[in-house]
Amino acid sequence: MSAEIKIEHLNQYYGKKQALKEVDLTIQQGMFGLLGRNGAGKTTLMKVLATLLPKSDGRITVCGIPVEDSARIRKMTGYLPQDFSMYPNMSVYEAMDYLGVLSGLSTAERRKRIPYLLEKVNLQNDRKTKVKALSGGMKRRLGIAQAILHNPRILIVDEPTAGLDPEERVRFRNLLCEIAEERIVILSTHIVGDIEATCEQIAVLNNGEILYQGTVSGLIEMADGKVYTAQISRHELPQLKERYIVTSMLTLGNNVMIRFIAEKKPFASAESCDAGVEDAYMYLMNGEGSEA
Ligand SMILES: Nc1ncnc2c1ncn2[C@@H]1O[C@H](COP(=O)(O)OP(=O)(O)OP(=O)(O)O)[C@@H](O)[C@H]1O
Repeated sequence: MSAEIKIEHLNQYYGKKQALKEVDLTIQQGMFGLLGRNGAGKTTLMKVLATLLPKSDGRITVCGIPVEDSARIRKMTGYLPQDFSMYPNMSVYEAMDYLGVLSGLSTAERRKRIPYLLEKVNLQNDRKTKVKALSGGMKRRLGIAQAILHNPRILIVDEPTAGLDPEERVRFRNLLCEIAEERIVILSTHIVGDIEATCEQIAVLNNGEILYQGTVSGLIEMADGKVYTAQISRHELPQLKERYIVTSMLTLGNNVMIRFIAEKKPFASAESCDAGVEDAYMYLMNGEGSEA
């Protein structure tokens, strides 16, 4: 049976604060991107799925198992939190071995699985390096190795690319894609580019509510025919920014080349262009008529 997570009418509270509102989501095998601003509710949703937060209200099943059965859910779930850190004074191998013991893996299983995983995350030459001496990207890769140590069917990673340099970011995304070939990988991010490059299915969260669920191309379609470019003079820019959502701008001497969103062609010199994920995301986040 292929893996599936089903979330129905999930409401989540911190005291009186409602962090998730009537969330309905179905997540299937492969990479699933959860996109939203800071504070949208991404971490809360991930913690509930990883059974680190008891759900307040609603229904969640993971491969048919209710999320309340935390022992079984944890056996099939790996989690890499946003602020991951572990045993700084141990070597990479020692840290993995120790976690393997805690996960109940036998000596023989650890001897086989740890070198395999270190190779997978490209840390095979750093097995003796102290965890505290690893770069940010290497630490994240070690984080992935520890999260899949017990070979879970589901991997949940919370904002894993924040602070990584572009090369490491690409390497990390590729690693997640590889892992997702045989698992569900849920990736949360506020970086639109991370989603565009890796995820077929996505959900956009805003203020605890799902604004969009579907494919990346479906999201782009929403902004089709609503994206324009124009060259304007610098002094016109403040006025335009007040009226439209400007998604990028490039200064050219006294002029500015802008890319913006408008429901209809706004003025004669504006040229229509193909929408990208970032345009579509801005369009979605700023409501129907995205004229500011
Ligand atoms: N322990 C808590 N107690 C009270 N409110 C909380 C708690 N944790 C989160 N919140 C609130 O719940 C909402 C959702 O937070 P959450 O951390 O899930 O968002 P997020 O999308 O993961 O944001 P970020 O990208 O900044 O981590 C926010 O308004 C946040 O302030």
